Amino acid sequence: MSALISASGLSKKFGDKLALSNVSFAIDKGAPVALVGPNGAGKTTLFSLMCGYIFPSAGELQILGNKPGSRQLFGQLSALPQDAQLDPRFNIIHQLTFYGQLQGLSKSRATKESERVLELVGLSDVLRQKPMNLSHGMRKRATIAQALLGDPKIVMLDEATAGLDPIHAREVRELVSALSSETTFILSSHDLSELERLCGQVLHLDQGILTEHSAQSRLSDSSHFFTLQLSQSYPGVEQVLQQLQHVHRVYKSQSKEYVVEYQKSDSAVDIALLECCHQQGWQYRKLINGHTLENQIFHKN
Ligand SMILES: Nc1ncnc2c1ncn2[C@@H]1O[C@H](COP(=O)(O)OP(=O)(O)OP(=O)(O)O)[C@@H](O)[C@H]1O
Repeated sequence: MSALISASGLSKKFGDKLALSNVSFAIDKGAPVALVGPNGAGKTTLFSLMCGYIFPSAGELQILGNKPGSRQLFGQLSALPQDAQLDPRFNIIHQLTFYGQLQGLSKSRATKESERVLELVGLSDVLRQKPMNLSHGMRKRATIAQALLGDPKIVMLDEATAGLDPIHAREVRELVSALSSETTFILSSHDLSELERLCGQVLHLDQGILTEHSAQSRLSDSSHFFTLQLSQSYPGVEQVLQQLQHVHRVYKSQSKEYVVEYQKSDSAVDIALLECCHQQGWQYRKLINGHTLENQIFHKN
């Protein structure tokens, strides 16, 4: 099966600024895809290229076998910008129906379609409310419903959970996960920990250069790494852990967090780690089987 999206040698220059440099990747139908990277990494540039808002300076980009922005993609791909806002003057169903009509649906079909997507995001009870009467999380879900109008195959969400409290952010993640059997989501975020739980494929951009990571491969290597989070700072942790049998490398990944790389063996290194914490009088907060996406990306060697 051909990829939903494929990029080959894709570059984008703004004047002298190389915003994307020779980027190649393929996205297939399936689990949500994460697009991560620091400010100015090129995420919005890549989103804009996929939407056909701007054109590449070099390379090839195909969405469902077509050039971005082509007529064949109308209704197949939708994008929700980070700062997407609802109009405060009109109720939710009114607004979505309007957008449905812009997609070419009759008023009655647009209303039905709006009801369908609002039900998908759990907002059937409030469809006649104006945005100001909804919580921040509900408003976000309403904008996601807007992106789902017309049943697109690909939905791109820019910072979908930015500014949401942990409960509403979780609601949005659960929603994306629940809808992922039908729709392929591409999510951009600065928050690696939230995306690694949700996404299979991770595209990491930094200064326009792309590297790919996979949450699945992380699971298969997980037997070689543990991530130990301590509740406070203790002196000499790396040196002590380094002495444990089968451990061949320990590094501090951030304050109070250590990655322990060990050789696979029959003995339980995790038990040895916890016993060591107990003997040393260290309180641990969490022991994670594997290493986090953040550590994969920022500590490659
Ligand atoms: N229209 C433009 N003209 C000139 N430079 C641009 C333009 N758009 C983006 N850039 C530059 O290209 C680089 C990538 O920008 P982009 O907006 O794609 O990054 P980003 O990863 O989306 O950042 P953020 O997380 O801050 O939104 C930046 O250095 C930016 O200044």
